Order: sequence, then structure tokens, then C-alpha cells
Amino acid sequence: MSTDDLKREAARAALRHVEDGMRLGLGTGSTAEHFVDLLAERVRGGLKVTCVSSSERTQAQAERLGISLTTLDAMPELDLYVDGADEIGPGLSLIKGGGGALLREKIVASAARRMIVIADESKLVPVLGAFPLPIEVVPFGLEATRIAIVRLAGRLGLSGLMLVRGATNGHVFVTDGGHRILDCHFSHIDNPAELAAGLTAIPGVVEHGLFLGLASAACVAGPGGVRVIDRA
Ligand SMILES: O=C[C@H](O)[C@H](O)[C@H](O)COP(=O)(O)O
Repeated sequence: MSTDDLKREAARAALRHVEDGMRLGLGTGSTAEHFVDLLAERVRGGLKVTCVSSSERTQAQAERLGISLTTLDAMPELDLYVDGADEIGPGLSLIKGGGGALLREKIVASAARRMIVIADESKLVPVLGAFPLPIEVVPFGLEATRIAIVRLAGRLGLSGLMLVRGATNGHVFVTDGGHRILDCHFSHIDNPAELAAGLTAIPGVVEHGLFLGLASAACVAGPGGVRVIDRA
């Protein structure tokens, strides 16, 4: 089974938690894309759900597939949010934002009663940080914000490259909210809660990719099948 097959199996497992009439949040990324595809099949079969997208990319896919969409303003409380992750650590702590959608993803996840993470098993890690942590920052004063993050990291015993994300067209990557992303190569984040609190206190930081206490369960697919991990 390829990694892509595993992602689809994880998405299929999460779909079992979707019920008629639900208000759903749709994630972003290659795994979430499978979920949206499979959801569309169920919708064509008669399932009634109303969805909110966490990115322009997912919005376009869901629209194309005929899924009923609304905005988070029109439907501010959701039953379920399903999304992928870049890393799944202890207690279902997550790193997200590899696709640059972390800000909207976190807003949508926070509006949902439950969040189910879908992933292939390569995303499971004993400690977060091997995947560079995406931090969304406003373009104004980006260098000052970067220095503030470096100082915070130093106080917490973290170090590593901190790179402004580039886009495939050679330009700088711009998020759906018009911001930039700093990818922070910390390699080991031993105390994610402390880092998250410090980042939130820096004025130029819009949001960071540490999702702590948000995921209720994870459907993790491996060659032996899909394992459901509940947050302890
Ligand atoms: O910004 C993107 C999201 O946080 C994705 O959910 C995350 O990067 C995982 O993406 P994928 O399913 O493509 O590995």
C-alpha cells in the first residue's frame, strides 16, 4: 500500500463518524483532500451535511464536487472537524501548517465540538519538532518578529534555522490571510505548551502550527489497518 492509499484509508475511517445533518469543518492538505473526495461520494448518495472550509484550496475542491458549503460566520458552531497533520505527538499534540493553512484550520478546529485527525502512520512521533514548525507572521516588521521568536526560542533552549517560506513560483509564500510563514527547524520541542504560550505573546505572530488540546481522536493508517487513538 502506498502512503497515498494509507491517507485515503485514514480518511475513510473518519468518514464513519459523519452523520446526516452534521455541520462539518473540512481540513486542508493531501490527506484532507481524500476526506473531501470520499465525503462527496456520500453526498452524491444522499448524505446531507453542511460544511465550512479551512482554506481557499479546500473550498475550491468542495465546490467542484458539489458539497454544500457555508461560512463560519453563518455557521459558527460545528459538530466535527476532520483534518490531516504534519506530526502527531503525545496526547494528540500536533504540528500543522505544512500547507500554510494553519490559521484558518485552527479557527475552524476551535469552532468544532470534535476534531478527528487523519494520517498515515509516518506522522506519529514521540516528540514534536522534526517537522519544521510553521509560524504565521504579519509581513510588517517581519525581521523584528523573527528576532523576537529567536530570543524566545533561546530562552526555552530551542535553536535551529528559521526560514521565510518560499512559494513554488520563486516568490515568497503568502497565506490565505495575506501573511508570511516562518518555518522553524527546532528538531525537538520538549515543552510545546510553553513554546505555544510564548509565541502567542509576540505581537507580530498571527498564529503558530502547534495544535494542543484540540484533537479528540486520530485515525492513523498503517499496513495493518487503521488505528483509532483517542486523546487520553
Ligand atoms: O496547512 C496544511 C495542513 O495543516 C495540513 O493538514 C498538513 O500540512 C498535513 O498535510 P498532508 O495531509 O498533505 O500531509
